[in-house]
Amino acid sequence: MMTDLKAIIFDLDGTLVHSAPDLHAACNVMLAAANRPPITLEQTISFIGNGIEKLVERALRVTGGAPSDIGPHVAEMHRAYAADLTTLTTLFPGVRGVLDGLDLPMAICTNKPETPARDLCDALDLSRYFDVITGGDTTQAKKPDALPLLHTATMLGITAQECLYVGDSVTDFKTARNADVAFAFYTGGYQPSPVQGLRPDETFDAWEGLDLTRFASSL
Ligand SMILES: O=C(O)COP(=O)(O)O
Ligand SMILES: [Mg+2]
Repeated sequence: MMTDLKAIIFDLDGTLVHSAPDLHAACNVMLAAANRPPITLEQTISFIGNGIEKLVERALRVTGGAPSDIGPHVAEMHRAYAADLTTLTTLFPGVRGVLDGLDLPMAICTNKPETPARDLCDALDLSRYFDVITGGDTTQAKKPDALPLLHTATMLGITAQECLYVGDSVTDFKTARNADVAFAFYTGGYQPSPVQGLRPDETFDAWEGLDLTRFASSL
């Protein structure tokens, strides 16, 4: 059965914004405070997508091991990231043109905590496009659980079958599948190489001139 596209929900990091350079800088402030060596931008990119706690845990693991209580390191990461949230962060080329051209309700569903997600969107003049912004701490679960995406759809007043989720990672793909939401895969983000068995409904590698509403046939 074909349903009408009523809204588009986007992932944030690696999909709309190239936020890894600021996450990388904050991560290295956190590591320095823990007397650990810095990690590279590429390592940071490979650690993004499952929330800030996972990023901290993975960074600690590769620099000497993650202690059982990473709470203080997560707190340091939050502090360092909040201090420089958008200094090095940019929109992927063409994103603003696509958002400007869409005449549909839009939302963000990210694993970044809600406060930095909102602050980042404010700082980059993105908030005005989105009716709903949910983060990794908005519901009881993080992506790839279906809950955050379904919650986002509910906040928009639509069903899972009426929206398209746009993301850059396997986590986003699994989230969409778990929530029974059509998925458009942006391959210019943080997923380093094609993943075997990943069959998104739609795939695109550049934002310029993209008409996401043509993906409505996947619904
Ligand atoms: O891992 C994070 O903190 C955020 O990543 P996401 O915006 O791609 O969900
Ligand atoms: Mg992402």
